[in-house]
Amino acid sequence: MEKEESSSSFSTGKSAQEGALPYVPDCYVIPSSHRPNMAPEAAYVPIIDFGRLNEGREQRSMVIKEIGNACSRLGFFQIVNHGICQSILDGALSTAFDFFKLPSEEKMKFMSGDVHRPVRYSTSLKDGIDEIQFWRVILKHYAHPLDHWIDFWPKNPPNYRENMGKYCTEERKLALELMSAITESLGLGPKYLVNKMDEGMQVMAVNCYPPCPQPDISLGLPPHSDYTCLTIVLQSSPGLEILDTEDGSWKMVPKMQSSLQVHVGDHLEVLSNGRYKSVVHRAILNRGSTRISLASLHSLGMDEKMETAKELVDEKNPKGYKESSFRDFLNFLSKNDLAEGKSFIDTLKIKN
Ligand SMILES: O=C(O)CCC(=O)C(=O)O
Ligand SMILES: [Fe+2]
Repeated sequence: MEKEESSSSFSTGKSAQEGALPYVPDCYVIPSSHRPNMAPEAAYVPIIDFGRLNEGREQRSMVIKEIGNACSRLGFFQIVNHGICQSILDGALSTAFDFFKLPSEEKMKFMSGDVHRPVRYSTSLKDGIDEIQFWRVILKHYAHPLDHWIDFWPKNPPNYRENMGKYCTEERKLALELMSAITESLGLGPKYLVNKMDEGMQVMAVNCYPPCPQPDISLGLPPHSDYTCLTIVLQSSPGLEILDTEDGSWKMVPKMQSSLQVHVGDHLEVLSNGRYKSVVHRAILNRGSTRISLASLHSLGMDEKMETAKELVDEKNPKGYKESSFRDFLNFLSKNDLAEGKSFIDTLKIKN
């Protein structure tokens, strides 16, 4: 991508407010101890063949075990044979690229600093009021129930609603199947959360990281865990890093054709009473090309409290977490800056 195109395509709120020439956000310069390694080690990522879930009881129980191991040891894994066809994955990524290439005025229609808005475009985690600008632009929108939200989504590019709608629908089906497998892996049975997940929220975070002139001193997205039950990530190119809790180093998540990355979120940590830990991750940048990631965030309904499963509480494992809802997270986000290391899950932990 040429420089001029990238800067005009990724103009932020500031440029419009100030009437300035095309503007690229300031780098978020991070302390040297947290700067990215430009040649990171690859993370070990378990690959789970999802198709085997429906290939009889024996195969299913093996896959459930693999999922349980990945969740308890690492908090993430990748799935292949997930049933979403390549044209739907490609269609979602390409319409996302096209959205960010639109003229600023078109994107600014969705600009908002209010984290409670169901559709919003922003240039940092809390937007607008932040002093720190991240090297990221984002379009976030609710996606379930689709017919309720789709009319609020961008009309441009013209195929946005169709392509992203198809992708969100498929993602959600997958997320529900995954949650069933996960509750089964916890010994709670496949139906444990089905009704609540049916009524649940799906938020699509469409992240765009333009080429960055100084990727060695910047970050696209600071370290955080997702508030969700689970998150499914599709990336156009590598850039997602996972914190290795064993040695404290950052490891790069490899991008495999057609596979989807699954993250344990904070609410799953709560449900499992800490057996599964939400995974801390971040996004790094590169000089050469724009990177897009689609993070599909799945949780219970807006005001439905996620509680620790009582089946997983006993004398040896006392209840370790307070209950909370998606709205509680949004209220936390509106008052706290994740970039300063504030973490939602820390506010839920009960000191036993
Ligand atoms: O860009 C990525 O790969 C990660 C995105 C992410 O973590 C998020 O949107 O929560
Ligand atoms: Fe995330």
